[in-house]
Amino acid sequence: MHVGVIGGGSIGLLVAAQIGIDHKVTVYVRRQEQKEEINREGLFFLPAHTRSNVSALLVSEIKQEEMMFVCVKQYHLRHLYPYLQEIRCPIIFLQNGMGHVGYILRYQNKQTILVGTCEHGAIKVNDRCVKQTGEGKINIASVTGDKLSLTKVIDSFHRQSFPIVIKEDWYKMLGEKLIINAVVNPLTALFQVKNGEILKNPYLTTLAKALCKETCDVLGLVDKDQWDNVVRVIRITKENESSMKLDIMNNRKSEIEGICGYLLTHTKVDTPNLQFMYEAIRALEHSKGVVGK
Ligand SMILES: NC(=O)C1=CN([C@@H]2O[C@H](COP(=O)(O)OP(=O)(O)OC[C@H]3O[C@@H](n4cnc5c(N)ncnc54)[C@H](OP(=O)(O)O)[C@@H]3O)[C@@H](O)[C@H]2O)C=CC1
Ligand SMILES: CC(C)(CO)C(=O)C(=O)O
Repeated sequence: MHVGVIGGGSIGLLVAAQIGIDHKVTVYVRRQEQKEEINREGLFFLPAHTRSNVSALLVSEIKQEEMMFVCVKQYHLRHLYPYLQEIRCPIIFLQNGMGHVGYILRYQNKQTILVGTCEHGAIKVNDRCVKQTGEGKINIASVTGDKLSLTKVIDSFHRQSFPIVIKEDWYKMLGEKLIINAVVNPLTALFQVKNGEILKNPYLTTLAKALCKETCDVLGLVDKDQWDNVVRVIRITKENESSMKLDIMNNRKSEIEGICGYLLTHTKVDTPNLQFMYEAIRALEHSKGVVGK
């Protein structure tokens, strides 16, 4: 199958390397030098030390594919809408957060849209090399359009070493991941600790429980079930540096807007801990010269 992957960052390169084993993959990037490097050297995948023959094009050169993965951060998406509207194949959006779904439906109302959550950990080593840091799975659910695309995704891409799981309810699927990100990401970024520290330090555990409860209240999900899920994920990823911690550490814009920002604009109940975390991360970004929402 001809598969496109938009975004040559950690997750985009991971997906391209994995799917490139069996399919003809084109990675769509925004920098000429990344395009040239991938086309010249191929894509390296660690820790397996394998090389895939994926090709690269600029996103402005987008062509018709049979399936398109979108692996940019949520705040990158608005720059892509003009290109995405030209795409006729099913599009799979792999972003943390939830705010993007409203925008996608507004702009992509004629296409088959799937959304996914990624439980793998990955770090881009350089423009043509990615390291998988955690093995998980990708969950996918249908938002609009042809539901048969879900079966096509499983039949074409699911492998034991790269599992893909279909979920019935996209809102619940994204909501459950949003709770994990609203609890783990700001706390680890603010206190600059690994994920596991949240369960080791009783004061951080208290804050995490409060954030989990407030997020569940906003999303209408059951706090007890979701806290158990947060604890499960923290245990699995205890050695991880969360993506928000890394963003703050490396003076990059974080996804706080799409995580806590989204929750704060979708609530009528009091959420003082979420509000505090939102302001605290924005303050860190501000002090590092990161501007804009
Ligand atoms: N990394 C991880 O382990 C995990 C990530 N996620 C989620 O996956 C999503 C992607 O994250 P991640 O891969 O880590 O992010 P990265 O920052 O590593 O990658 C984003 C990529 O998007 C590219 N990009 C931005 N704008 C455009 C554009 N207009 N056209 C083409 N490419 C563009 C960037 O290009 P450039 O290099 O030129 O800036 C960059 O390579 C996020 O929502 C994240 O939360 C979820 C679970 C785990
Ligand atoms: C699950 C978690 C918290 C793993 O670190 C993550 O999604 C992230 O870091 O963004």
